[in-house]
Amino acid sequence: MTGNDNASSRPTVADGISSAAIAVDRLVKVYKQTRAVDGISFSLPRGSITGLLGGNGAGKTTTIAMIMGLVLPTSGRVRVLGHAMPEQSAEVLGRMNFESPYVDMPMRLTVRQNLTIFGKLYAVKDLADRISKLAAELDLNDFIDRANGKLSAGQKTRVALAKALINQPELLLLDEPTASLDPDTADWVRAHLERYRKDNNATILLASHNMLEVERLCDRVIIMKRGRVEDDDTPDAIMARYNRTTLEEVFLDVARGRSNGAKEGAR
Ligand SMILES: Nc1ncnc2c1ncn2[C@@H]1O[C@H](COP(=O)(O)OP(=O)(O)OP(=O)(O)O)[C@@H](O)[C@H]1O
Repeated sequence: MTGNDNASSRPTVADGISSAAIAVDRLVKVYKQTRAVDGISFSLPRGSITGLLGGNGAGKTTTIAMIMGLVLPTSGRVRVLGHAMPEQSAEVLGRMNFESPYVDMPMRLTVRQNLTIFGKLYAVKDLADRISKLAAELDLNDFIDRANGKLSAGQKTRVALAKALINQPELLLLDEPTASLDPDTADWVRAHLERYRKDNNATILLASHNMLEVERLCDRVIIMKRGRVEDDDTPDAIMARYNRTTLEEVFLDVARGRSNGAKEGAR
């Protein structure tokens, strides 16, 4: 083997970025006067589950929209599953999916019709089998032929989750996946997400205001404030750094500008 062969087979930083599920590099989004996202960088390994935290207007939804290729960055780069977004979105959109309880599915269509339409959009093979499997796993059978508009909030969330999993995505982006669910259903949804991640080595990025949810599910937390990354670490390391025992307390410290004092206190 020549020296050149050695050099070319050695992993580089660029390889690490291209093998990440999501790599965001100095990303900026400016809306007229608002710097919604102000130069953030992070890289999420495949199979990880990361919580994106921050107060209202911190830039979480804008970040997720740029990762999905729905919003064009003002500057910076986004790579998803090794492909540049939005330029190469056709290569990856079929391998990812998104769920938010704030995005409604057509209300007059039944659950089965909705799942069939989304399954066809993703060109899912053996779609009827896939829908049956999801209906069993997510307990949809009692209302699968009912119009979506006639479902309770909890039932709608389970249907939204089925829609998000219809193409067995490698990458799942979730915006408040358990908002407006009772504690029992929310817990059940979290357990399902954990199982899905484990069984499929899927990567999950989850924007949430529910700190207990993030503590339970996430192996990493990115805290945003005014469009910037304020902290990025494991939940335990972040709580230790702020000298706190819950992420809720850390969140309040960050929101109320007590981060520096708390960090100094922890040293
Ligand atoms: N289309 C838009 N046009 C103008 N400003 C926008 C637009 N979308 C978002 N913004 C602004 O960008 C900032 C970040 O908003 P974003 O929705 O990303 O925050 P967020 O962290 O998701 O907030 P929340 O927790 O309230 O959902 C806010 O100041 C918001 O008003």
